[in-house]
Amino acid sequence: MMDASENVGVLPSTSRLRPPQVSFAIPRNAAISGLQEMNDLQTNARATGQMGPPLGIPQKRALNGNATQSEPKRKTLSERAGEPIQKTHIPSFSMPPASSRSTVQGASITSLTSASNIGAPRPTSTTTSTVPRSTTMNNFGRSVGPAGRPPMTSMSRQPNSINFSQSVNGRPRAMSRPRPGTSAGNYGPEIDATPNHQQNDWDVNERIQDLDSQFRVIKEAMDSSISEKQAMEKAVDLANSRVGDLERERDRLDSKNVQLQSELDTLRQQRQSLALEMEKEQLSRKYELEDKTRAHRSELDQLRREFNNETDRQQRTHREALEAMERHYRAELEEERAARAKEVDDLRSKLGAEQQGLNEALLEREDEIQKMRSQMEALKLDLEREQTIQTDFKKQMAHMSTTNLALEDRNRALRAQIDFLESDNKQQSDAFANMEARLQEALRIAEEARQKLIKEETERRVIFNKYQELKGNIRVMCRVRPVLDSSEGGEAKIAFPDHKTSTQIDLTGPEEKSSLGAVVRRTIPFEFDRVFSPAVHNEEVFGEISQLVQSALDGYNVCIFCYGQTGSGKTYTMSSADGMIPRATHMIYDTINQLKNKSWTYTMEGSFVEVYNEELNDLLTSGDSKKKLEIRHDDQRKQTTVLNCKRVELDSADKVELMLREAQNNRSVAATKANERSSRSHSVFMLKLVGENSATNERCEGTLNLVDLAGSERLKHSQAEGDRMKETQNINKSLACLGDVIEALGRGSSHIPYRNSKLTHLLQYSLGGNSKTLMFVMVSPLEAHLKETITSLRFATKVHNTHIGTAKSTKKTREGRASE
Ligand SMILES: Nc1ncnc2c1ncn2[C@@H]1O[C@H](COP(=O)(O)OP(=O)(O)OP(=O)(O)O)[C@@H](O)[C@H]1O
Repeated sequence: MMDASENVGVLPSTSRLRPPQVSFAIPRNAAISGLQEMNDLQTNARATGQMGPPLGIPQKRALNGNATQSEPKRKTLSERAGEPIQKTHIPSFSMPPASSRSTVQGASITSLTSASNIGAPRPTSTTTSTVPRSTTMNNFGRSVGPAGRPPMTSMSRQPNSINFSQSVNGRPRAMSRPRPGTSAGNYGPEIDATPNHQQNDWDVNERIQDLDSQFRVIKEAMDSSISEKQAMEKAVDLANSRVGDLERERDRLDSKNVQLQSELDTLRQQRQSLALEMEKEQLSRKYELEDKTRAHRSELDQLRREFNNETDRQQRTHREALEAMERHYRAELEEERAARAKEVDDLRSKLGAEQQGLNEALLEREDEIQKMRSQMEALKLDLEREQTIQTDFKKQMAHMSTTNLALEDRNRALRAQIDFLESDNKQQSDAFANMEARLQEALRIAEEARQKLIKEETERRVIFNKYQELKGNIRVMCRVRPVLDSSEGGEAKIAFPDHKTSTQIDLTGPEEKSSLGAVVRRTIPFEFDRVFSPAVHNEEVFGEISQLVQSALDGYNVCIFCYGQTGSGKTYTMSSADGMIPRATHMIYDTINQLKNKSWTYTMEGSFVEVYNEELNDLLTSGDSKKKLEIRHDDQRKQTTVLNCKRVELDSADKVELMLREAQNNRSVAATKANERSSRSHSVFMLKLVGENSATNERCEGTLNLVDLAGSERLKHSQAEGDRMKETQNINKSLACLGDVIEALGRGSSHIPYRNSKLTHLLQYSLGGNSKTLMFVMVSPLEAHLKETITSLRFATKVHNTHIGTAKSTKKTREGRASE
């Protein structure tokens, strides 16, 4: 099939479709023969290692060429006719096996040709149809005679392979060419020319037999060729119809192609027109944009010019105004300078005088201090002496009560004696008078002892107060809480170097860069009246403040407040179960009971308020029954009252606990509305103590204020908003005001800004003047809180350095005289 297509390739073709098996440009017969020949020729060619000739080359030459190349040259019959006959060498035709016949047809025909080609080789080929039958018959008749054998067909002549091929192929032949003599024709004279007639007859018969057999073979070959031809014709028909189909398909596709081409052209045109339109649009936009840019630029230039003009104008005006002002102020300055110079001179002279006065005052003060020191020493001695007197007195009292008992016994004995003496009147009345006198003496001594005791108590109070004053009316103590849990973070470096007096705390500050660029941590020392390390319990802390509680009982206003950042332990110190509030009240109960012996009776009232957002809230009233609280000051009594605030009479220790619990509950309710209320409000526990002495008619009124301040860190760190912002501002304000008040008190300023915040306004009579103040600065032990701790300690140091004037007791006689 490949060979066929190759052959077809040389033929003109208009279609690009896969060519059919047979080229249709070739006439049908030629195609069949072409296919047949190709098979044969190529089989031969492959056998000899050569390609077959191209289709246009005459078949004969190719076949002859093949024959001459592939087979040894044989002698023709005419050549062999001259040779002596050897029976065994008579060439015999043998049929190729049926299976190979069709494939090696060319070869068999060639061999047939060579076998039957007895006469001289004939130059041309003729078909049986072109050979006149009469000629053939004549030749045969001449050589064999009509009766010797069946009438010969044209095929009885020795056909050569070319003849056969050509007849089968149907290739154009030289039909008009004069037909040369047939081999039979040629053969006849040769037979006739043979001298040995008998032998010739035999040869002829043999040849005839040969020819017959050859004829049969050829016929068979012809038949098979014809049937093959018919099959090929059918194949050709099929191929033709397929070609028709394909051509129709091609036509359809061509027309479709044309249609698509035209559509493509249309689309191309549309695209071109669109591109043109777009270009036009772009150009118009560009022109528009350029116009606008130009307009904008000119507008901008105009504005710039106007602006420059305006700026110049303004500058001129300002310059003029400035110059005028400068002139004016210079004149004023000159005047002011002259006035000030005069003032300075005056002040200098005044200052000289004042300085002299101050120096004198300083000397006086020093003398005073010296005197006070000696007084203190004397007082200390007095106190010790008084204490020994008190002990002696107690001993005396005990002695006297035993004496009293003895006297009562004696009295009873004397009564018995009286009864006895009544019988002996004179003797008896003397003894009675004696006994009466002794009894009166004993009673007098007892009264004297009681009076002395009361006097002793009054003196103790005075001495105690003086002692407190000497210690200072504002005291600052520092307390460091322990680390609660390792999850709290790293511990700051805090040292307590002063083991004897426990008044110093050393803090290792944060990392800093020294002037040389090295990173260092400085140790910052702080000193206070007392420093409590984390190991110290509430009991020991209370030991330090119990004297102040005593002062409250003695009629002084006392204020103890806790200052420090959130979580530093303020609430723990103040209001925990064993904090300062419960301890103070318990101590007060104990003391009141003891004072009963000395004719003192006390009433104790407690109230608990909260300062939140510059508003006072009663922590002992819950829900809707709350009324607006108002602060009232009694300047005479130096006492503060909060109107509409619940006051609880604390006549038993249980009541204090109940009160604290109630306050905590009310604070928690508020905390649900805004978290951690305790950190953002100041709580003030106020305990009013009123004592009366039935023996001396003395009355004292003191207040103990225990204050838990809001977290101090809010002074700085806050990014709060809304309600929180307000809250933060108020905390900041009130803590700053507290600092201002303490500072003003320390300076001895005539105006103390108590009213600047609700907290200082409420504590007016417990800060400065008639008061004793103790500030606890609470410290967190954590490294994370180091900066805040330093800030708190610095604030506390400032307060510690403040000297507040001497406190005064509000003790008065019933008539209202102050007993200063
Ligand atoms: N000395 C201490 N010993 C043991 N635990 C303490 C001590 N001081 C404080 N704490 C604990 O530390 C925690 C924080 O203390 P506290 O609530 O008293 O701080 P605060 O400064 O009062 O806080 P707030 O800002 O809420 O007022 C609490 O759990 C408390 O029990």
